[in-house]
Amino acid sequence: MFDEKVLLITGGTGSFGNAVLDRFLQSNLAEIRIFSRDEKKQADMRAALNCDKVKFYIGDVRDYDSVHDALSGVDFVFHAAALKQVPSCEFYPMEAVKTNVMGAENVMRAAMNQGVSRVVVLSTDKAVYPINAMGMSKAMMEKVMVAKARLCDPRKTVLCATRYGNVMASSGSVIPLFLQQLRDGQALTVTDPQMTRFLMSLEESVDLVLYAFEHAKPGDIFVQKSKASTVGDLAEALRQLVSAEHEIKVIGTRHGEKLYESLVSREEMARAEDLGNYFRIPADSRDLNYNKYFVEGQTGMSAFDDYTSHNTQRLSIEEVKQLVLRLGLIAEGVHA
Ligand SMILES: O=c1ccn([C@@H]2O[C@H](COP(=O)(O)OP(=O)(O)O[C@H]3O[C@H](CO)[C@@H](O)[C@H](O)[C@H]3O)[C@@H](O)[C@H]2O)c(=O)[nH]1
Repeated sequence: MFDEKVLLITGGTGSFGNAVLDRFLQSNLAEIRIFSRDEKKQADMRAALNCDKVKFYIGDVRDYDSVHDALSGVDFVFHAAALKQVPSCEFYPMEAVKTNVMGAENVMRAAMNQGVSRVVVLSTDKAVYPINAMGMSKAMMEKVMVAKARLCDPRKTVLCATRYGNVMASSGSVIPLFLQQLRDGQALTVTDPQMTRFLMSLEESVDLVLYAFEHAKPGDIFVQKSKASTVGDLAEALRQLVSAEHEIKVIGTRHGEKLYESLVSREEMARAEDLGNYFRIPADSRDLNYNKYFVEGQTGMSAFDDYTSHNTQRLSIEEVKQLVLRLGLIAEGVHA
């Protein structure tokens, strides 16, 4: 499928872009384009990779022309560029709109105009019943994707999305923070010990995108079933892993945070297809005919429940320890 094709990754210098490169550098892709704003990160990546197959494009998804030009001759796009920190989007919501909504729209529109055959946009569990600006902007990105997918000729361009929960140890997230606190001999700052989050590895997030890429029909959203942990258990697991006795300090919920996340809403569960490890949420294919809309509405909604980090399979402390060990951060980061 990828033979001699050209793949472009927006936000390509981030952890997702790096994980995709790890997977694809040895593949038969003709070219991988990294599209991002930060020339320093691109320079570092270019030096580390030293690979002719990888080409670097400076640009900003907010700027249509820069995306349009970079997409010339591209077959596939993984759209990972985003503002993804909850607190910063909360304080600068219009910045989230510009990057996560309008930027994503630029990517999809340019892809359609340039005849890109498949585009996967990356979303988050925070887009389901969103309460913070980051989640709201990602929910709008999903809506834009579904609406645009209706307009596309699927023989030319297929647009789809993936939605996933917290990627363990991604930059700025809680696991590296707790490890730093352990290294510095500080108390572990737990917001709410009962708060739960889906935990998935970076590898799994790449698998999900590839699965969507291969199987999507226009407008589909793919979700990977994931296990979850409480934040209290996560802190305890890290403490045990380094045999530390640091205090656990409860600091309270931050701006825009939820007690638990939902990966699939009840309304989506009613029409989702269970694929074993994944759910496929098909686009609502009803048309803009409101009479028909009301005659053919969804029935039996009460038989379904949201798929949340509170009702999914709960990881034990032992299981969290095993997952964290697999990340390979403990030996290099923390001295017991
Ligand atoms: O000092 C801290 C910081 C965080 N947490 C908790 O740890 C969990 C995870 O927090 P964090 O790693 O900051 O992730 P989230 O705020 O849940 O958001 C992450 O997960 C999203 C997907 O759901 C991504 O889109 C975001 O980029 C990413 O930061 C949450 O329950 C926090 O309340 C603490 O207990 N103490």
